[in-house]
This record gives sequence, structure tokens and C-alpha cells, in this order.
Amino acid sequence: MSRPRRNTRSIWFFSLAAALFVLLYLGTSWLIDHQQQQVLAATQRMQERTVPEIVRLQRLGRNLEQMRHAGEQVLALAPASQRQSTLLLLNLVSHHPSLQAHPQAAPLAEQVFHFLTEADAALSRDPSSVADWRQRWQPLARQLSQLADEVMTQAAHLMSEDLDRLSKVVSRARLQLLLSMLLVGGFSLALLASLHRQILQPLRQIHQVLLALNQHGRVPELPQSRVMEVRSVESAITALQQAMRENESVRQQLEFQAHHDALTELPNRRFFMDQAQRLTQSLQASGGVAVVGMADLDFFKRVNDEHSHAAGDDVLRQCAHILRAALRADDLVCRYGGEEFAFLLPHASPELGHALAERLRHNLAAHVFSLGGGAVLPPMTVSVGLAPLGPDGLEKALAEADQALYQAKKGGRNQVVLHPAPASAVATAAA
Ligand SMILES: Nc1nc2c(ncn2[C@@H]2O[C@H](COP(=O)(O)OP(=O)(O)OP(=O)(O)O)[C@@H](O)[C@H]2O)c(=O)[nH]1
Repeated sequence: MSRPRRNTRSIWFFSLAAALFVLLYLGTSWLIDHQQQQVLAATQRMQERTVPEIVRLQRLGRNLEQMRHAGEQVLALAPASQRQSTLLLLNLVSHHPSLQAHPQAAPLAEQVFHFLTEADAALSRDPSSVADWRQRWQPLARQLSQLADEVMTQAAHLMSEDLDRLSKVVSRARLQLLLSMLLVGGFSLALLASLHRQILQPLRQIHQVLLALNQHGRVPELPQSRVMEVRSVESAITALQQAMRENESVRQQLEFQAHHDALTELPNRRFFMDQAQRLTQSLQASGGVAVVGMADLDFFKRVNDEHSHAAGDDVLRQCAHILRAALRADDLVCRYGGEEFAFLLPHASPELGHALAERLRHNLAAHVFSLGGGAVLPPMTVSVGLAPLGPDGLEKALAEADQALYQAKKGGRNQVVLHPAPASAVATAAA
């Protein structure tokens, strides 16, 4: 079962679509902006906090290493003056802010400075105690090295943590940007597809229908659109189509009436003459033969007088039918006027024309004309004049057929006379 179609005004449809598009656009813009802010914040954090912290830790690591190195120098039995300058440098390093700010490094630096000052004084007094001082120095040197390693590792971790965080933010931003693009792109495609289906396609079909209407071709069916504006155009076209069909039918009716006799529905004299002229020209051009005939009912006036004009009309209709049936399909025939008929028999020899006219005469004589109320007319007869189509054309042949008809009437009616009458008299007297 098909669902009933919902009608949509295109103005609502496009307003809604435009509003959705704007919302979607604003939403994705906000999302992109938000992601950008996050990337910026992560970068800023790295520049303002992480990098200085790393520098501080690296400096601390280097200072610790320097202290360990100073210790090695003091205990290497260098000259006293050199040990003094080393201790001076050590004093400076141990009070460096990077060391003082560190909870483990500050006491360790203090401890190292005191130890080495003490060792320097002792070695100045007794250089042979160096081995003992070197042994006591080892734990302090290890602590300095370990702390320096820890600090450097911490600096490396800080760097990689921040880089990790930044890369996560960037990849999340990239994913969201991709999704936003897909969403906007998908929506735009859906909108375009809908525009094509609801508006463009119906308009193309309307265009095809209008073309077909204009060219009088087979008009394709118009499917009913859901968009009301398009639908109203479709309705107008359907109404126009209906009006054109009716006009065409009226036109055909009028054309038929203009070309045919209203009573017998045979072609009228003017139409017959047009068609016969054209056929004559083509026969003359191709060297074809033809026979022209004039047929006139005998004593027809009596039917009118003795019965009624309406009865006369009825008889005329039946005679026209018998005449049409007696001749061949391609023969031209018309009601020439009153109870007189004309015909043109293309490709017919005088003998064939005569035979066809005889068939008409016999068929008419054999026909029973019954009137209303059981009344029956006496048999009707017809006189026929024939003339072969000569080089002088149709008018001449018709005039000769008319002369032959006159001869047939004069000769007693109910007969066929061929002009010019051969010696053996083609005319057939009534039985
Ligand atoms: N009912 C009817 N009568 C018509 C029509 N057209 C002509 N007639 C009649 O046909 C008759 C022709 O009469 P006539 O010319 O004397 O010919 P006829 O009586 O057939 O005699 P012949 O032709 O000499 O044999 C006239 O009475 C016309 O009124 C028509 O359309 N309907």
C-alpha cells in the first residue's frame, strides 16, 4: 500500500534546509575554533611552562655534574692554588638558584661543599690521607651522579609528555574537522539531491511535456510532485493538455464537417474536387488511367412527395452507403449535390468502371428501403454516366460523364452509359 504523499511548499522546504545548513555551519565553525584554541593552549603551555622547566632541570643536572667533577679535581692532589679556585667555583655552583630551589639538591650541595672544604684543609695538612678522603667521597659522588641522572630523565619526560598531549589534541582536532567536513558535505549533497528530485527533475519532465505538446507528439505522463509550486504548474499543464485534446477533437470534427456532407457523411463536392484534382495530376504524371462517373437517383422527387422529406433523407443516406460499398476502397466518391453523386475510379479501364457502376445499379435495385411503420419503398434505381479520364483533365471528364448521365436518363433511366458511347452501346438497358 503506497503512503499518501505529503505536500510541501518549496519556500518552507528551502527555508528549513537553509536554517539547518546555517546551524550546521555555525556548529562546525565553533567546533573548529574550539579545537584551534586547544591546540594554541597546548602550544602556549609548552612554551611558557615546559620549556623553561626543562631548561631549569638541564641546568641543575649540569651543576650537579660540575660539582662531582670539582670533587674529583680537589681529591686529585692538584696544587693548593688550583684546589682553592675549584672550591671557589664550587661555592658559586652550590648556591646557584637551580640547586637551591631543589629539595634534594640543596642539602646535597651543602654537604658536598663542606666535605670538600674539609678535605682540602686536611689534604693541605696531610696529603697522604688522600686515599681515605677519596673513599669517603665515593658515596657523595654517586649521589650527585644519581641526582643528575634523575633530573635529566625528568626533563626528558616532561618534554615527551607535553609532546604527547599536543599530538593528542592535534589528532582529535583533525578527526573532528574531518567529521565536520563530512557532515557539511553530506548535508550539502543531500540538499542538492533533494533539489534535483523535487524541483529540477519535475521541471525537466514539464519541459518534455511542453515540447511534446508543442510538437503534437505523445505526451508523457506527469508524476505528481510533492512541492506545491511545481504541482500547481503540473496541474495547469494537465488542464492545458486536456483543453488541447478537446480542441483537437473539435478541430477534427470541424475539419470533417468542412469536408463532408452532413446528411450522407460522404465527402462534399469541394473536398472531392481537391482530392480528385491531386489524384488526376499524379495519374497523368504516371500515365495511369481512370474513369469518372456521375450517378443520379431516378425519380427521387417521388419519395419526397409520396412519403416525406425525412424519408427522402433516409433514402439518400442508404443510397450513399450502397454507393460507397459498391466501389473499391481507393475510389473517390462524393455527394455532388441533391440526389446526384460523383466518383473517380483510379487505375480503372472503361470496362472495369462499367462493371463497378453495374454493381452499384444492381445493389441499389436489390436493396429494400423500409420506412418506419413497416412501409417499404418500391425498388430505387440509378442512372450512371461514365467517362474515361482524358488528357483534358478532370473537369472535362466530369462534363462528359454528365453528358453520358443525361443520355442514360434520356434512354429510360436505370442504366449505365459510357462516354463516348461505343457503337455496340455499352449502355445497359434496364432489365
Ligand atoms: N429529402 C431530400 N430531398 C432532396 C435533397 N436534395 C434534393 N432533394 C430533392 O430531390 C429532388 C430532385 O428532383 P428532380 O431533379 O426532379 O429529379 P428526380 O425526381 O430524381 O427525377 P430524375 O432525376 O429526372 O429521375 C427534388 O425534389 C429535391 O427537393 C435532400 O437533401 N433531401
